[in-house]
Amino acid sequence: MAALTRLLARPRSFSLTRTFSVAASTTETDSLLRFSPPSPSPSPSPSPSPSSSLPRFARIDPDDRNVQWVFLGCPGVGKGTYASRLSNLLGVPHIATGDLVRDEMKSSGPLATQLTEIANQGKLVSDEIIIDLLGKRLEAGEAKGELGFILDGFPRTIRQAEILEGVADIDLVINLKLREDVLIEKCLGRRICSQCGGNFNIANIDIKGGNGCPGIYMAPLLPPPGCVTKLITRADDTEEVVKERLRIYNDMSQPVEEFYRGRGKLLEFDLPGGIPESWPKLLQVLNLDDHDDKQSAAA
Ligand SMILES: Nc1ncnc2c1ncn2[C@@H]1O[C@H](COP(=O)(O)OP(=O)(O)O)[C@@H](O)[C@H]1O
Repeated sequence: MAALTRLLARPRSFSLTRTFSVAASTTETDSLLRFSPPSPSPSPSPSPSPSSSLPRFARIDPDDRNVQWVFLGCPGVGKGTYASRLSNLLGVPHIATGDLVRDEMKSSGPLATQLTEIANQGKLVSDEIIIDLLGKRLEAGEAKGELGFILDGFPRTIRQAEILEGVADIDLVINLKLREDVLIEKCLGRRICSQCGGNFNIANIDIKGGNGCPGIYMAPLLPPPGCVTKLITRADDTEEVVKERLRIYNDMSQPVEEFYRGRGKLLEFDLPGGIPESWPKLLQVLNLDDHDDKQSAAA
């Protein structure tokens, strides 16, 4: 477990100050980004003592490392899309606990049936199981020399957040936001290519503004011809299950936003539209540059 420990315990080498000072001086992005200053008296909870089934984490002396970021946001908001783009840009792994759960569901392991039942109802897997899956993934990564991470879908409960806080210096928590009707449409439009694993979305969202509310346009992300006949829908992307996932998010995961807000780590980002509108704005508020993206746009 020392390997996991070392990965989790490295210092905050990424310049959080720079990020936020840029965001604060960028008027154009003010409406998109709301950096939540720490509450006047953050009340750090005592670290919970994880049950014996949880990996034993401990802090060790800091060392150089890459970013340790977390993506929060409701189902369908696009955590996977933006976490994956940032992971390519920053050279750190994108670790989505939903993917870890789905991998386990596909395996013939002892948890497969139980996890399938839980996830297909839109419920959360127990903290013990998810931390065990994440611990194994981080250990495997560290053995390969990974030096940071972008977590997507973790933490989702206060207990998970407290356990993570007890073992890692999370630099930044990006909270992606979208209105609920759009979230539901986006979840229902999600498709995956059963052959290449590519993620697509057939929803064409075009909501006109009015009554003081801005409109929003999100073009569909259509698959290439080779994937069209191989598209599948996630079993938990039905309207009933999506609504249950949103309800659970509001109950269990929204308090996690408050947890990080109180620690001054939360960066609120209201998505202004689809990827072409949102990605450059996100880079701007993070003070990052995507040369490849610029080159392909100019081509
Ligand atoms: N941190 C977590 N804690 C508990 N359950 C999780 C966690 N991450 C993923 N899961 C399980 O995996 C399912 C799929 O996760 P994910 O792909 O992140 O879904 P979503 O699209 O709702 O964000 C969840 O509904 C839940 O059952």
